[in-house]
Amino acid sequence: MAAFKPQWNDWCPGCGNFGILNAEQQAIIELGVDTKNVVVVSGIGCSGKIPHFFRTPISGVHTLHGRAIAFATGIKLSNPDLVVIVNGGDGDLLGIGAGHFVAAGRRNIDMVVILHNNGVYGLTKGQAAPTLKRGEKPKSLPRPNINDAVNPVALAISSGYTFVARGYAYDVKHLKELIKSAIKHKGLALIDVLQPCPTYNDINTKEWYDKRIYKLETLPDWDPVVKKPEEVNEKIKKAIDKSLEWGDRIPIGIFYQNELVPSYEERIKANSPAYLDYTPAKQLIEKEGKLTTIIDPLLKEREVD
Ligand SMILES: Cc1ncc(C[n+]2csc(CCOP(=O)(O)OP(=O)(O)O)c2C)c(N)n1
Ligand code: SF4
Ligand SMILES: [Mg+2]
Repeated sequence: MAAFKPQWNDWCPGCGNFGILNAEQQAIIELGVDTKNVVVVSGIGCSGKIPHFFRTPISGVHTLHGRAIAFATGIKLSNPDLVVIVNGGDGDLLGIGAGHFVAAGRRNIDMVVILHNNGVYGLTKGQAAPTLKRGEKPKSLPRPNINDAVNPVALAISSGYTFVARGYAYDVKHLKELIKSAIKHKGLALIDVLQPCPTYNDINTKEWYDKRIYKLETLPDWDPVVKKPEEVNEKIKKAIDKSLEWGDRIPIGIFYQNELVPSYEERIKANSPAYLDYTPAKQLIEKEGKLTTIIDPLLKEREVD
């Protein structure tokens, strides 16, 4: 089992990011995944600092604002054996990185995206993020927000994500189970995590969420898993309909899961069978000063008559 070690951290006291970090670490340890095969990729933001704060010895890549999914895609395709987890803020993934967020869904790459949804740009002092509702005025804004909000769950489902869930940063046990399910899922997973930012967002606070949140799995007839192709449309409609519920009651849990869709790795294998044997990370680059990269089988396969 991987050891925990003390770790420096500069998030504000009470920040929801602590719960996300703890849930992620516990999920990795409980799944028994070899930590040297785990790569946590982040963008820029308070959320983006997460790879530095892990106390388990994972590999971390702190990338550019909005580009974590693009880096993660390259990492996963270079070495499909890795467990790749993207962490990004709502500004990072749904503002500047929205194009990558949508494109990743169309590919269904086998990785996990964890959205730190705090309604604000925490690192840059609380400007309105794409998840902040129109008309809302957290203490960091001089006037109410005039833009409409993006619905991350609905956007992910309509982009092609095949595991879509919502968690709550202060329910670490529940979030940990969602992360474990997302890692085990074949295909691209989104977990939209409601993450209070006590420093800038005085609307969506812990007290506010605690009164409203309920778990989808407590509904007697809730079954988000697609078991046969004919069920896809019905399950998508139900999941999107549920994602619109916001106000007195806010659902968390799994909204949609469909493992019948081929992952990007499976699509590549079907299209270029040699690729997975010669992925970039598995190639020797040089031996005794001589280039040893073997791409001939790949080139042969890509030849057009
Ligand atoms: C290309 C680029 N544009 C703008 C910035 C400035 N910037 C840094 S973090 C950030 C927003 C952070 O908000 P969010 O993604 O929601 O993360 P949080 O801090 O809330 O976790 C911005 C605009 C940047 N670093 N790079
Ligand atoms: S500004 Fe908000 S999101 Fe950033 S560390 Fe502080 S509480 Fe957390
Ligand atoms: Mg944010």
